[in-house]
Amino acid sequence: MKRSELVIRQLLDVLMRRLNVKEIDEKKESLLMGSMRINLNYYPICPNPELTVGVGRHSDVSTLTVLLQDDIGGLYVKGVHDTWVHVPPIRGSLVINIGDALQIMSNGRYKSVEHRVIANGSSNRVSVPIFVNPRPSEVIGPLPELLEGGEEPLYKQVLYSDYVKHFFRKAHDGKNTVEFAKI
Ligand SMILES: O=C(O)CCC(=O)C(=O)O
Ligand SMILES: [Fe+2]
Repeated sequence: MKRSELVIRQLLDVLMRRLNVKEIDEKKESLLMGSMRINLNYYPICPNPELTVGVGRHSDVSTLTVLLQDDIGGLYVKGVHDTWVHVPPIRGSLVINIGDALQIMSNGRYKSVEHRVIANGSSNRVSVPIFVNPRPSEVIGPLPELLEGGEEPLYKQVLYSDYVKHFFRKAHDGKNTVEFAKI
């Protein structure tokens, strides 16, 4: 996880520059990547994949998610016109997903991606996401650099730990979690 920090910081640098944020200082670091978590997901062979949800449709509550997947496949992202697009495993590649926290902080300019995982009838699957999150004690909202330009905020200020609690209080429900922060 430590080794991933360099690439995460470079990604955030590029993403922030488009939002008029010149540098990731200590405060921004805490807001954008103040807590990181790594998960190890194991999806055993499923005897009835057509009757099984896998991982239900959701967006991550993170700023960014960096996902390593094995060569089995099964991750789908919601594309344009509400179609599900398979994210094929490519050896040596990482999948980078935008999460809700970045949608909120960017005032909707970056959109968190809705995704799901389909159960597999013939192979076990492993995936390893790193969730890059705001520090739980941070209050997140549209960044001041955006609002200073006169942009209307679409989201209110919310304590990040409250946002996460809200996510875990319910079943996966697509992108509805983000409504919690809407004005
Ligand atoms: O297993 C995957 O490819 C994605 C898992 C996922 O969406 C999650 O852990 O939030
Ligand atoms: Fe996810």
